[in-house]
Amino acid sequence: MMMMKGEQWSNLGSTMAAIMFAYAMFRQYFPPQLQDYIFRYGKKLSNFMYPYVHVTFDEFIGERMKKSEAFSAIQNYLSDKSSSNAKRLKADVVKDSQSLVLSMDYNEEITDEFNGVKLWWSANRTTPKTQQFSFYPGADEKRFYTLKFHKRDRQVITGIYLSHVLKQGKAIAADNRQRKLYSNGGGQGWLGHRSSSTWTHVAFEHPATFDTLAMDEKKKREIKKDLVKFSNGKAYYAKIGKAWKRGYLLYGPPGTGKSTMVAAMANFLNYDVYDLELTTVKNNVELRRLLIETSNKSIIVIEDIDCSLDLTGQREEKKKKKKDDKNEEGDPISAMSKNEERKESEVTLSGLLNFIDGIWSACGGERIIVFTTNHVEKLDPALIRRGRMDKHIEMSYCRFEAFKVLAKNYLDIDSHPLFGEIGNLLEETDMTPADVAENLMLKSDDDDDEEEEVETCLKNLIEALKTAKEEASKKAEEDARLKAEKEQKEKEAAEKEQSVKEDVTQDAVSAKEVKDNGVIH
Ligand SMILES: Nc1ncnc2c1ncn2[C@@H]1O[C@H](COP(=O)(O)OP(=O)(O)OP(=O)(O)O)[C@@H](O)[C@H]1O
Ligand SMILES: [Mg+2]
Repeated sequence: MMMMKGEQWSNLGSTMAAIMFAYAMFRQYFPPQLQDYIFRYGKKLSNFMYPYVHVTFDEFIGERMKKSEAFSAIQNYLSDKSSSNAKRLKADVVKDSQSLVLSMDYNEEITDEFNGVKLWWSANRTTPKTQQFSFYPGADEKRFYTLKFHKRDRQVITGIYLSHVLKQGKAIAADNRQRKLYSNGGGQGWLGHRSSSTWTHVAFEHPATFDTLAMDEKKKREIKKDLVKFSNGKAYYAKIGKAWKRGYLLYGPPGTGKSTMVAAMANFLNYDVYDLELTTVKNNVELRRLLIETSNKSIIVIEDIDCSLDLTGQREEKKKKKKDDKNEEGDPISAMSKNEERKESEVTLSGLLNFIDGIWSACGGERIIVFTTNHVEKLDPALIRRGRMDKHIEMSYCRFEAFKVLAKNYLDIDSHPLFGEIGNLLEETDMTPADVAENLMLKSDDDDDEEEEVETCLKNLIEALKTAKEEASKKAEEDARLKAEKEQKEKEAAEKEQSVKEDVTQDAVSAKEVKDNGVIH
């Protein structure tokens, strides 16, 4: 910095004194009206000379002091910029007290650029001059952001920049938000009663992703593509006049990764998960209420749908009931008791179908419905027809391709001399990814003998596969033997029946001859 000499100091002092003297004269000799007039025009003149526009965004708006969405969006947008731009930052805790977010400190200014236009943001706060007692620290403090830009850029800023900030801010909020896992079984109602008709939630922290999911790569890519298309499909669904939702049916034996797939889907799309326990839902009305309460961007999952409801034989049962009712038309008491029984019957297939494609199911939007089952063949075809369950995904036994994903996840290896043998065995043996994964868990944390441990794991897996193969072939032999035995028994029974029939016919012929001729041969 340049140093001022003694002479310069004395010049500055006399200039200041002259200004102060002129101001005092102005206040003393000019009438107040004239002073006002001069001030007003002075301000206008300075506004004319000052080329910047300032826009303020308050934290709370309206008479009811509602938190401004724009303020929150700007806060998120700037927190991203300020952690790399601003010199003074303040740290806030977000995400359920788990991580820190840095944002610019008060009176700090950061510069942003958009389409070649430069602009400045600052965070500000004002505290009222009169100190009032408040239970909440900072409750009467007013926080706001100020945006400054050149007046020639007004069009760009108000036209596209601000909506860009809001959009970005909301997207950052969605990324930062702690996702939730909701469940309806045995929660607490708001009066403290146990209730299954309300959702309770915990933080959703399942670590599964599509990268850790062991399944055919091609199938995985196809599912991811389908999910992306769905989540970007708002306009498309509106155009074709369909509610913005999609049904997935995941089927396969236990331990093939159906539940893991749901978690991977939720993590991939950044959606909440609603785990709907149908057996605790009293009736269709309650089911409808629960579903209306679900939020957008969510996956509603009903696990083991075949066990949740008697959906399978229901249609036949209904038909049978109708028949019974017809037979009982003349018996009103019996018909009434049948009706009562039906009322008690919990959620029905038609209730569930309404949930999937009833008019009200379109409230909101952007929802994925997932059913999982071990027995797809048991489900009523109406429940899983395309259009309701749009995509049927078979989760199958672990083959080599899926094994490679597990080996990478569990043992951190891409290849190994034992892979060839494992590959062959996996093609011949049905083992679930859950069982394969169990064999790939390292038993110790010791880094020194990790290589040895990896080999032990793989060898154990080979042993397990061989045992499974032997057991499967033994079972197949046993099944074949039982089948042959059954067939033999059936054949013998049929032969016996035939010979009895022949005997009876022969006896009848003989009796007729005796009757006709009175002769005994
Ligand atoms: N495809 C897979 N990829 C990665 N891990 C898997 C896979 N399948 C199963 N696992 C592992 O096995 C465990 C059980 O899997 P999961 O619960 O997803 O099976 P499921 O198909 O839902 O079984 P169930 O029919 O019994 O509900 C998971 O914790 C996971 O670690
Ligand atoms: Mg499961």
